[in-house]
Amino acid sequence: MEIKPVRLSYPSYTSSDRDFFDSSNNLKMSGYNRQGNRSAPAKSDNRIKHTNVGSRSDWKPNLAKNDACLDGSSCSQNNKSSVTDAASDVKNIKPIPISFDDDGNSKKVKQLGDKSETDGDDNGRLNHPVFDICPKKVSSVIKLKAPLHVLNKEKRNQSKQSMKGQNIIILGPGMVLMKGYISSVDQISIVKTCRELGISDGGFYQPGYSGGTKLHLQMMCLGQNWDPETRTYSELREFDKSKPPVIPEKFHEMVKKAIVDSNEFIRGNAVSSDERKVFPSISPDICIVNFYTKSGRLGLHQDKDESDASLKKGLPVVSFSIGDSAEFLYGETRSIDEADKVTLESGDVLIFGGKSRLIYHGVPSIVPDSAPTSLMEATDMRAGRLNLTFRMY
Ligand SMILES: O=C(O)CCC(=O)C(=O)O
Ligand SMILES: [Fe+2]
Repeated sequence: MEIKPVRLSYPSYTSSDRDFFDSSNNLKMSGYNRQGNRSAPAKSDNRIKHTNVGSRSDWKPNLAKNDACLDGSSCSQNNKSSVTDAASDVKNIKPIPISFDDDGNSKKVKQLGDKSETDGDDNGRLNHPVFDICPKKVSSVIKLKAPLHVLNKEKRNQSKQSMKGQNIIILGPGMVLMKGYISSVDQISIVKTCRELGISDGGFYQPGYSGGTKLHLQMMCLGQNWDPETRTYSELREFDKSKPPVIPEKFHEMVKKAIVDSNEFIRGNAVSSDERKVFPSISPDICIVNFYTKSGRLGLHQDKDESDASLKKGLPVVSFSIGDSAEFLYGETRSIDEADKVTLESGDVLIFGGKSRLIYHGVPSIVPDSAPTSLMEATDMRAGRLNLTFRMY
């Protein structure tokens, strides 16, 4: 049997990342330090590779003149040539296959020649470690169901919350939060659908940058692929040439209905003329599905890679939260200190468009074990949070 060499899109280092940093945590190669070492490339030059070797565990980005980085670290546009150098340095580092531990982090190191889930298939397509959001629990311990009164209380709370117009909050002009909007039945169905899509072609993977830094989440795109490194959309996913699954019809219906219901609320409740502007309807052609484990997070950023026309019209981004709650920051600047905070719970729908279309937002932390017990029992979802953001290019 022919064994193909393992190729990976994002190199992992063969030895501990520590080797590449000196005692002050500066990168040894190419003279980079932990600041200003990566940039989101300008739209006109997607070939520029940027790398991010520093700040991997830091949440707080360097706010001065930097662009937003999704891993929560700093980016700078100032270092184009250095950035390219770093990318070619990285090419010389032998890539190794990766796998995931129960927390969603890459862990397993396999040697070249091991036939593994990361090998290419016979058509030259590249595989990647499968990330199953609902792994079957292999346990000899019999799992006890949550007590009935706990499940009943959750049910009562959810039906209270999902009563039409009950729990909708206008966070600002063009920003509406619908608490507990998605019914528990629909939450379960979304988890099951995302699980199936997530373990199939084009499913979940842990995105990263050519420098080796990875985002602290698992991601899958529906409709079109979005590449966090080049910040561009495409038909196929570059690293394994997979085609993103289509957005299920049921998701389209839910997005449409959420916009209609939020507009009805806005019409009846907005106080200022700015707030009174309703959302245009969208037929989303992109959905980014993120799965955060309890250590997951996402740096402050803007969703601004859609077409100029879409951004100009302020076509809304519609975001579904399922599972564990998330602390969600949002604000007009990239300053964490100035950002407002809201907790997004299971079943919440957040819509931001119009004046808030380019709002900075991010997820600094996940609230562990805060998901509804009934959801976890019905789906066997691993601990964490599922988030779907729908956009129209
Ligand atoms: O997880 C969230 O609530 C936000 C996700 C997000 O901002 C994104 O995918 O662009
Ligand atoms: Fe976003």
